[in-house]
Amino acid sequence: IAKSEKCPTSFECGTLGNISFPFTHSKRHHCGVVAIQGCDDKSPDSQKSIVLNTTRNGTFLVINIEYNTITTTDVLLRDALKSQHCRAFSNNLSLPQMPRSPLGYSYAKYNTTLFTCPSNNLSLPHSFYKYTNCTNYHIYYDDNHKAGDPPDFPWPKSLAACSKFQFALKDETNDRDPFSFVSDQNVMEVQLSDECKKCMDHGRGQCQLDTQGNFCCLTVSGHKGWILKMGLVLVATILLVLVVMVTLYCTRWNKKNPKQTLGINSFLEKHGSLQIKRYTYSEMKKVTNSFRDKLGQGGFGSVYKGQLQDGRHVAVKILSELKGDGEDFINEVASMSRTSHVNIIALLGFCFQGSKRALVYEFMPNGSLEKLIYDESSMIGDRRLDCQTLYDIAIGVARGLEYLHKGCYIAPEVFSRNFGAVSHKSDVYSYGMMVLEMVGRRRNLKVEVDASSEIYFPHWIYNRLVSNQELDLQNIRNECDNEMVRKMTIVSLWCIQTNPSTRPSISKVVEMLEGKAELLQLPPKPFWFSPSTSP
Ligand SMILES: Nc1ncnc2c1ncn2[C@@H]1O[C@H](COP(=O)(O)OP(=O)(O)OP(=O)(O)O)[C@@H](O)[C@H]1O
Repeated sequence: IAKSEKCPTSFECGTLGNISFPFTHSKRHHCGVVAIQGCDDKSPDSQKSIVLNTTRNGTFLVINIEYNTITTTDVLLRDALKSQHCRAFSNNLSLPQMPRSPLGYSYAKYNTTLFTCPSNNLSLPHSFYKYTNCTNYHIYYDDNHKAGDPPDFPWPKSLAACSKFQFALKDETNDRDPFSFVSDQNVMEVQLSDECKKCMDHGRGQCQLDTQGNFCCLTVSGHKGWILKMGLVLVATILLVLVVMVTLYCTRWNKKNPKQTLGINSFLEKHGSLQIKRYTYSEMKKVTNSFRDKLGQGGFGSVYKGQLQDGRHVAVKILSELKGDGEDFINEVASMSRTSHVNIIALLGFCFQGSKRALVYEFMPNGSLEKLIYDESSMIGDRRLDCQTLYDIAIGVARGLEYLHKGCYIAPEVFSRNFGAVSHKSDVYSYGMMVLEMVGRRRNLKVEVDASSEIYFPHWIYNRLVSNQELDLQNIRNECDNEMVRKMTIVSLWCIQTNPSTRPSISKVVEMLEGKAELLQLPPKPFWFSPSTSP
């Protein structure tokens, strides 16, 4: 291996502080994946620019560096967006191609694809938006692709004559206006190459490039290395003994102090103080009168009716499955405690004590929607669940989901490990299936006479819609009902499309439900086959 200058493990970079691999000083390109320029400028207001090996002009100021992530702002794009100039959406200002090296590569984490097209009349799926305020071209974009597109994504053929550009995205966006959702701030994550990961993991080596630009892994060897290894073994042994002692101490301490758990406290500190109350398990027992009144059973545990000291009724969900060390649970509690939306049940408190976990929700006196839509004699008080109420519920649920997907700033992967960029479209699917069941007032899979003559409701209603037949459902009593049911049906058939990218975003669902039924396009047939019941 041809030798190159040995890399320092970290370096000072002016106002950005101490920086380490995978970032490097611009004078030592061979020491990292992304090089920072201007670190030696000592003036306090100096800003750093990353050196980009790209044809794209412009200065990229570094705003923040954290672990393997760097946030930059593109000065030229910032000016164009600020002055609302359409040049912002041109090749000159699209995201730069970042350099790759044998050490790794970096990529933009939150990006979207925009198409600028000369034609106004492209036939595109429903999820595409068109922005027509630029003089020389129209801008098209697919609302489904805000989480970043794979490079080989099969875009519709009608976009072939358009130019395609990548841009960074803002967190909160107005789908209708690219000036509001395109961001001059780009968050890039560095991915290390496999050989670099191996070098750092196993050999505890240092990745760098040799003078020919080839990968090399520097490990300490020889006499010095032997002493270092012995030292490491000694330190690891001391640490192990310490960990065992601390664990033993904590177990005893937790038994004595059931309200406190070491890990949770530091976690709560990290999230700031919660707006909700923390209960002990015996308080939960008291609130629920020793779990006397069971409201129902969910996938994660049983739900009991309870009453707080101030008289308020609550629903207490006792979680049965214990997963992980509780960090996920507290993370979700912290996120949920910050949600506030008229269509989302408020979380009032929680219990986290040893292996006991519970969630305290505001009480919904009308119970589960399920009971009201499948039960023929369903009533709220003395009022039957009519078509208007079903429609209001459908819009309300969509608004609640929209708030969770976009409105409340909680990053999806923080809100729940089960939610995530991908699962937004799974939520839309579940939402569609639920609305179809509301429309049909029956489960989507209904076995008619025997198991061989089952009717898959989405099939049935889709066929009626495309052949222009009356929907003929018991919900429909007048023209107004007809309009609402048609809207709910068409929207939910869009939501249950087999291909997630064809499903609308939940914001689009709200927009479609609030618009006129005659403006809605019929979706493609959303399923290949009906799911059959298991014998
Ligand atoms: N806040 C509440 N007020 C009144 N009843 C409730 C409340 N929360 C839950 N329930 C009752 O308890 C049942 C189970 O609720 P739970 O949320 O655990 O289940 P789920 O929504 O069916 O499934 P999952 O476990 O996937 O969340 C509901 O069907 C409902 O009858």
